[in-house]
Amino acid sequence: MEDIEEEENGEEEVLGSSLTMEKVAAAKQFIENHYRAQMKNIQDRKERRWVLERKLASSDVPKEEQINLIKDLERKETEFIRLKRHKICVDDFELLTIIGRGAFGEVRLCREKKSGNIYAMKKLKKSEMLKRGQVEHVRAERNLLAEVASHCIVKLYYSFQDAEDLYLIMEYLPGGDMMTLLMREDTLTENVARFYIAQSVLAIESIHKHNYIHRDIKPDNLLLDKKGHMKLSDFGLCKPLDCSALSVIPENKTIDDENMTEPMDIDGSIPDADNKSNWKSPHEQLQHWQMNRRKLAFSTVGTPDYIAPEVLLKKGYGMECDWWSLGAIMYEMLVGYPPFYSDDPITTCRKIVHWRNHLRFPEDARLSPEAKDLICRLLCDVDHRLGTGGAHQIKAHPWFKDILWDKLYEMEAAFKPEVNGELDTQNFMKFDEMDPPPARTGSGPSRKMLLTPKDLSFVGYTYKNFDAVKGLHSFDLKGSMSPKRPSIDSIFSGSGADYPTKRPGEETEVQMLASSGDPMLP
Ligand SMILES: Nc1ncnc2c1ncn2[C@@H]1O[C@H](COP(=O)(O)OP(=O)(O)OP(=O)(O)O)[C@@H](O)[C@H]1O
Repeated sequence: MEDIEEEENGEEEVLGSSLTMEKVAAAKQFIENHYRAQMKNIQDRKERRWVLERKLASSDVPKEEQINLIKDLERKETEFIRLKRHKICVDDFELLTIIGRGAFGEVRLCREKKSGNIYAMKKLKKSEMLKRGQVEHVRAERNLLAEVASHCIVKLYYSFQDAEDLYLIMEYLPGGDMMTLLMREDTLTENVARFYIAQSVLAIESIHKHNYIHRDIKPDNLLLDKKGHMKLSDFGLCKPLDCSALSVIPENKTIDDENMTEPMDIDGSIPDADNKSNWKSPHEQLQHWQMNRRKLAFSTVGTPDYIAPEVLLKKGYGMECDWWSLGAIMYEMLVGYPPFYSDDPITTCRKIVHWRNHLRFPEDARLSPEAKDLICRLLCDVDHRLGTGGAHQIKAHPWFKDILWDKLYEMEAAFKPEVNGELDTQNFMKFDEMDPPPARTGSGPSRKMLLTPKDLSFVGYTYKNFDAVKGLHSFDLKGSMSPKRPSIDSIFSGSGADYPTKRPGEETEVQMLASSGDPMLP
């Protein structure tokens, strides 16, 4: 009896000490994050001042106006410090229509109560993240969005958490996603496809430049703004299927060697995995794909259709895997369904792994030879894949002959979505309110609730973007100035330049700090 008690006490001690260790580690991270964040704030502030002074120096703004603009910036900085001190929580937003649902949570339109600004709020269940080992992925998403300021990437304004959920407050892109557009249009013309594939090239290039790999690029993650320009979203929450077992099947064997079906016929008809004697025509394939598409998008495993073979095989992979995904999306845009589509995800994985036996173009798809060539040069092994040596290889492909890469985000988009007002959600599917709206708990989570081992996993999630102060206190520069005078906002967001700008040769601390962020502990 005594022995059992002693043993139990021992176990409790071990549990207690591991919890203490966890708390010590979290406290250490908190302190480190705090000081790094302080340093970063000072650096960023200096940088903003430097950018403004540089831009003013090369402009014809009169001296007096220049002084006023610098004062405006300082006032905005003060506002930003105030914003940073404010503990932001879900109660700061009015929750509106649900516009998306994923494996880990939902995305909805929301209005910031103080500023009236409209945003998209992505809410992710912490318990689901922990259960599925997605903590690192969610951190990667938050870090990438906070770090990569580019017009090709959906913009993050805030991130925060409460006891149950993580929140990302992003710009709202009302044009809908590429999946919805493709379902509506069946196929795109080569011109429209070229425009969006070219914008995707720029988006992928911009994340690669920051050493991130997306791994899960698919039409659901390509969002359109109100003008029809495309931005990449959903970073890090990839849901790879474990297909490592498929690697034991030799490459030269076809799916039928595996008692599956015959490989695709040259006319493009495709074997049906469920009914092995049935062959689907490209038209049937398209209908089938469209019927299943949404189901796949909302399922917990997601669709593997765009994932590169090396990712599925867990062989070790690099940035090239994102160019494969682009090839699969381009195929879908021009053919109507993705190249390795099958009724069940495992068969799709098999087809991807054995892509040589399954990549075919239906005759009636009528792609230009250049388009076919580009697809084949993206859907191939890593050593031969275009983009492996850098995005410039893809940009130089003849299919992009007439593309003006530097002007892509300034020119009129190839497709203009219908958007009536900032609250318009017509380009999104309708979702039911399944869960009741989150309980209103006053000014946010309590200290006790946050100090659970669960929450220690998410230390450092909070983020506030300097641009978020734009809407606060409606800092109206334009009204009070001569029409020629530029506003601070226009100076910073001018001609698509990434912000904050790095001084040549100067390594900003952003990369180093990306994994820390602002501390979020009580
Ligand atoms: N900033 C945004 N503006 C408009 N719509 C958005 C935005 N972010 C996401 N959505 C919509 O919500 C959908 C789901 O978003 P997202 O893919 O980021 O969520 P997720 O939970 O990570 O999904 P997944 O299961 O694909 O990982 C998108 O396909 C898109 O339709």
